[in-house]
Amino acid sequence: MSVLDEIVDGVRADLAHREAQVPLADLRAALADVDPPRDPMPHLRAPGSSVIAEVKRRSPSKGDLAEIADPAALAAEYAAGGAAAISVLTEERRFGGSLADLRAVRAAVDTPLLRKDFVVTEYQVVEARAAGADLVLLIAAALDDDLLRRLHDLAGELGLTVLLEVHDEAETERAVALGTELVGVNARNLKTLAVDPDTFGRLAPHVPDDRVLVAESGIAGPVDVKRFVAEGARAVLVGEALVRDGAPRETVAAMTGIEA
Ligand SMILES: O=C(O)c1ccccc1NCC(=O)[C@H](O)[C@H](O)COP(=O)(O)O
Repeated sequence: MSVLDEIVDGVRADLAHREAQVPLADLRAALADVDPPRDPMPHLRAPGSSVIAEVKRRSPSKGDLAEIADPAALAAEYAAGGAAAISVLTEERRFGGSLADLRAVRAAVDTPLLRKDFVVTEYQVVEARAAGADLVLLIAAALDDDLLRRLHDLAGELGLTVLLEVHDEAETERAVALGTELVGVNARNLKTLAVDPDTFGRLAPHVPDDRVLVAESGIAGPVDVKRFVAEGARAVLVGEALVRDGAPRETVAAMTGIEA
């Protein structure tokens, strides 16, 4: 079984508990009390690089990364550094995140928030919106065409922006065919967990210019950002380098506004 399959199995088990506690109809009803979603696209389309800064405690590839006792405080640093969006990992078993983290960050910053998880059901999309997310990650490798379209459409109905993540040519073609505006190229191979920095440059030419490309994983600093901007990225998604960094605000600022 692949790492992705193992993660998704755990996600489904945890989800079953939450669905038993709060049925989908109740979750949908709760959306009436949630502020309208923020649109991240104007910031992501602005000239120069944008940063999607991630709240990430641990990962299958690296183990423990940072304690992050106060995710809201870290998010406030990211926002002060000029992050275009903040990614909050909500997967619990392998990444140490939670929906409580997402809610805490929502209460602390006005920056658009990405629910970063392994979303495989409509319930999780509604849950993202109910917890205050403005964007939701969909991973092409985890979804067949039919489910991907259904989740993509539901996100659109709820006003959520989709970040559709791809890893290879076939997934990129699916993302382009779906018409997704925001496409993330993840350099991390989900089978081996190895990061290949050449992945972005290989896949970017397959994506039309009207889409916004995000380079994801293994980005250590402004030199990497400049490389990906030169290859067509408008934004970078950065986790490890920021949570291990002693100065996340300054590092986000240093990665922002870089031109090709
Ligand atoms: O980070 C992992 O080890 C990982 C393993 C399996 C599936 C997904 C994984 N990471 C999710 C991400 O996409 C990253 O958190 C994100 O791109 C930031 O990466 P990094 O800057 O390298 O922390």
